[in-house]
Amino acid sequence: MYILSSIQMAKADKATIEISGITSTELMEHAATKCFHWLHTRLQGQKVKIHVFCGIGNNGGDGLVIARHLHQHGYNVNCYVVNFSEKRTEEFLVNYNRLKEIGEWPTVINNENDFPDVAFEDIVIDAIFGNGLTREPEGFTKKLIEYINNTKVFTLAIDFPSGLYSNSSVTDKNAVLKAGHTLTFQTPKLAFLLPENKDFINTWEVIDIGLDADFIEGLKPQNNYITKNEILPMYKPRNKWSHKGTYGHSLIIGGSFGKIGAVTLASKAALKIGSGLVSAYVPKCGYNIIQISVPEAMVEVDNDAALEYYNFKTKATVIGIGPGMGTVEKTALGFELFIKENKLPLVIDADAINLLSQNKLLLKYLPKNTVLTPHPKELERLVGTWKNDFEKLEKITKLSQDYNLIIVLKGTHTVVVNGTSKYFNSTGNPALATAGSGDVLTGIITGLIAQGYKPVNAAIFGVYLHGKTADIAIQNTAHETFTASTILDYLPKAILDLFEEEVENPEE
Ligand SMILES: NC(=O)C1=CN([C@@H]2O[C@H](COP(=O)(O)OP(=O)(O)OC[C@H]3O[C@@H](n4cnc5c(N)ncnc54)[C@H](O)[C@@H]3O)[C@@H](O)[C@H]2O)[C@@H](O)CC1
Ligand SMILES: [K+]
Repeated sequence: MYILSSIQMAKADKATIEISGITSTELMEHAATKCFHWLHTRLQGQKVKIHVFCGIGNNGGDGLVIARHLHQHGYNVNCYVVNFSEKRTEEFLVNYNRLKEIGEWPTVINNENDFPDVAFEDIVIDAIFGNGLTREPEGFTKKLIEYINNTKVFTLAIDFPSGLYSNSSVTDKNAVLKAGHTLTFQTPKLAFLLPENKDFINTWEVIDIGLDADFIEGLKPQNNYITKNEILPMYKPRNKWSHKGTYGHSLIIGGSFGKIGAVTLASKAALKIGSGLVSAYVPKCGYNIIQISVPEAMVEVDNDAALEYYNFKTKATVIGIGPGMGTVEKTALGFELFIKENKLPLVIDADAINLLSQNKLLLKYLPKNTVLTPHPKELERLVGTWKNDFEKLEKITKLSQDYNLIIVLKGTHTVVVNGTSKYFNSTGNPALATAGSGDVLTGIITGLIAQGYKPVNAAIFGVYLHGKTADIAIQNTAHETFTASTILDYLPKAILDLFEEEVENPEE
């Protein structure tokens, strides 16, 4: 699914109106009616007090449509116009009149004295600002946003939590509405996926308003939101005549005294995702551990307690390197020689990323499409600090472009960056915040590349499946009891889920 910016959304709105012949007012009626149905399905006529705060633009227009439908369905609705400007849009005015025609006069809010009483148990619909936000809310509008936030009332934001921009950072955090749930039009918005906006965005969902798909395709959006729809076509079914050689040989390099478990997990993951063969290359102290705990894997050893020589004989298809590796001097020196000589596809994680950060001259030796899987701290060591999440994304893009790398920045909505293209993941939950979770991801991505998945697809697919295991598991287990090994246990279900039909949404 594409992620569109404000400018792209406005273009798509305009193009759809031109191409389909639908009027702007009809498009608004359609979009806002879907929002009404969302609420109506959940409230089923309950007499809870609903406050609809409308701006004077088209986001406000949506609010007026919702208020009209609520009124006509007998809800206890209060509608307000937040009068921050006289420049009402045509669609706003049409719907203002329609609301008046059914005997419902919105209350105009001109200053703080006009703020209505809002109780914790009420519901607020936020239709103050949407896609048209150009500067931070100020004056009584900002005060109103603060006032609503302070009530801690459940707030349903229409399109955007008011005050949030689609593609740039919030400058005044007090001037943004903290939405309980957001119904956003047509596509997810980049701002919803970034950790810096965690206070404003809780849950959200996309309301399909039928904007012209070909036109959107023609915009060539660079940001993508990865759901099952995007993942399924990547899946490579197995051929009847295939054999284990068809599915490649993954070599996992890593481990040090006390950290052999990381390689164990990565090796198990490479096997479990379907790599034909898996070998581990570890310090001698890890030999018995891996042989006993992963009988399917082959093991080669380096020196005693930490890697030093990297002189393995395994003829691998792809190498996953870094889990539990440590950064002691001899490991670092050997790593430098290894990177300078290696020609095989690489997945680089954990301490191997830290070693690259200590010696950035090595970046230019990495084969094209090498996958790096940093968490934010490892990324910071590599690219330095950032002012905000948008700058962070720019820095990752530059790193990816400068060295032809695929960067997997781990976190809520893990993002895979391949040059200017970004793929934000939709699966996963806090159960994955557990030791060894990253080692398993490294093994999964390595094992997918071994099977012939393009590195960028292996990264996107692997991240999706990794997150999906936790989403499935959490239906029957607690976040706390989920461990890295549980990811492996649920991998089969995560793969099978790709082929399960989605249950139809009753509101559609
Ligand atoms: N045909 C369409 O264009 C559709 C638009 N829709 C709605 O229209 C919204 C966009 O509407 P608009 O473009 O009218 O913009 P908004 O309604 O988001 O904003 C209203 C106006 O406020 C002004 N403004 C921006 N920031 C301000 C600030 N900080 N303080 C004071 N004034 C400020 C701007 O001039 C802007 O035009 C979408 O978010 C969506 O809710 C939907 O109804 C779907 C169809
Ligand atoms: K809004």
